[in-house]
Amino acid sequence: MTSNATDAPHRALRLGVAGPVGTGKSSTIASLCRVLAGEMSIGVITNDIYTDEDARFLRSEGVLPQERIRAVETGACPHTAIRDDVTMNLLAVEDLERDFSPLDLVLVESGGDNLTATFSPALVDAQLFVLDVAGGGDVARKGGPGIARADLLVVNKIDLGEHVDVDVEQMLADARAARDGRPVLGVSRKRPETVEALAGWVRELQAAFTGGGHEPVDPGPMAPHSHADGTVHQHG
Ligand SMILES: Nc1nc2c(ncn2[C@@H]2O[C@H](COP(=O)(O)OP(=O)(O)OP(=O)(O)O)[C@@H](O)[C@H]2O)c(=O)[nH]1
Repeated sequence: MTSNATDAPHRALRLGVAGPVGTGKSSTIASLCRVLAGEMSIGVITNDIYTDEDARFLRSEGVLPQERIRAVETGACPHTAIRDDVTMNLLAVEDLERDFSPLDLVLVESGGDNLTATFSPALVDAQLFVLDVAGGGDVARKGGPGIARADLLVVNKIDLGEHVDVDVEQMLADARAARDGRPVLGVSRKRPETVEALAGWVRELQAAFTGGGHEPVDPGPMAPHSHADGTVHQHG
């Protein structure tokens, strides 16, 4: 990459992808890689609690050279590694950036298990939060920091609306109402125009970041929550 005299950052845009289990975080990352890998240099970090399952899924999709997809195994609470102590993830991102320099975009997938996950701005420059239609039409109204204040809210699997009795337009309207004007996109990997709209949002964000015109915003801390052992805890 050529150097210049501006204040623009010289590293990749780091974009977090959070959301409850099964809403389509990995699929969203796969779709973005399919559309954008021909025009920008991309790396991916996945977070799973006990396995590298999401990284293996993405490698099997063949959307990027395998070595550009790396897994972080977070142990007990998947949120700690993206919010409180981001060291494991930062090291993984920096390794990727060093090994494939210059990267334009690093996608970081959170381990998902509830509605409250948010990334620390110390780890990512921007974040998108993924809900899905199959989780119920009222989920967007339930709020939380990711739904309300992530840089982008994706309402995924809109192709399933009629099969699960969800009015997709109403769900999108509820999502917009919960976000005070922040962007919302209805997406289905079966509808290429929606995937293109999502990729367009990332393209614009990456251009703004590279030009020094993007300000990271913290959606706020996670709400107290419990895990399988039943203990309730909270993140700073
Ligand atoms: N119909 C439909 N199914 C989808 C879509 N996107 C993802 N899926 C399916 O939803 C399921 C979960 O998708 P994943 O991408 O694994 O979701 P995830 O959020 O990464 O899941 P975890 O990592 O387990 O939290 C898979 O069976 C996908 O094939 C979509 O747009 N439409």
